[in-house]
Amino acid sequence: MQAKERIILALDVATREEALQLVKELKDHVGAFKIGMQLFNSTGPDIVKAVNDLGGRVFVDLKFHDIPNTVAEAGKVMTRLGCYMFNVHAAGGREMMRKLAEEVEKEAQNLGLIPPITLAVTVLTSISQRELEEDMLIKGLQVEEVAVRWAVMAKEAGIKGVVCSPHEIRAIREACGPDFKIVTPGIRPAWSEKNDQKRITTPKEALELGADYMVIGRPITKADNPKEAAQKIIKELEG
Ligand SMILES: O=c1ccn([C@@H]2O[C@H](COP(=O)(O)O)[C@@H](O)[C@H]2O)c(=O)[nH]1
Repeated sequence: MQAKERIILALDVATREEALQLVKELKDHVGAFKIGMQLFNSTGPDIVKAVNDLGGRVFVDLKFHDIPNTVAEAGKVMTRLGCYMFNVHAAGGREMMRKLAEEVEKEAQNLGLIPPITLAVTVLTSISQRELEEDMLIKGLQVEEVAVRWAVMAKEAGIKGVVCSPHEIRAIREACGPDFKIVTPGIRPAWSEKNDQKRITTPKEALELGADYMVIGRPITKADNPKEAAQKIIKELEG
């Protein structure tokens, strides 16, 4: 895979115009675009088609977390929308992920579509060990152990990959094997700001740890020259 194809640009902007401007500017410099809660909720689902029409693949990052039937129905909508990937929270449980995986495959088959890559979010990159234990009440387990256990559960349920911090890539790869997709946010080039991310690495480190894809937002979108920032990251990945 070419270095640029590994980059998924987070379109964390408020309007369709800003998003499509970034897509036009960066579609030859990244592999896909991530549409999260802000953009999806402010513009509506049509934004996925608009990005596809400009030649961009879309990762819909809405992190579904609900009862199995509700999440499976949302997964069928994602399949019909034509996204390349979408995600749910692994914390939603085994049955939720199993039903989702099954219904997405069925829906794609019935409609003759390519099924989207289903991903399970493990432990958010903004969560620290202290928050995991004191606020989320997951006591006596390291973040890495929780992420690995949830990744294994997701794989057993038929989910195709995970979203995890770069710090957990190696252990998840070892537990889930080479074909399980690993998508990692929490990517910060040495020259960029950390913002609210806690468990981070540089793009090169994430690649060496075994990431398939890396989600990068502000280091590119908030740069004075986003295209130059993307090119700089590609060079670092190739170097
Ligand atoms: O654990 C997670 C899951 C999702 N994200 C999302 O990735 C991007 C990261 O953007 P940056 O600007 O590069 O920090 C953002 O859209 C998050 O919602 C995450 O960061 N961590």
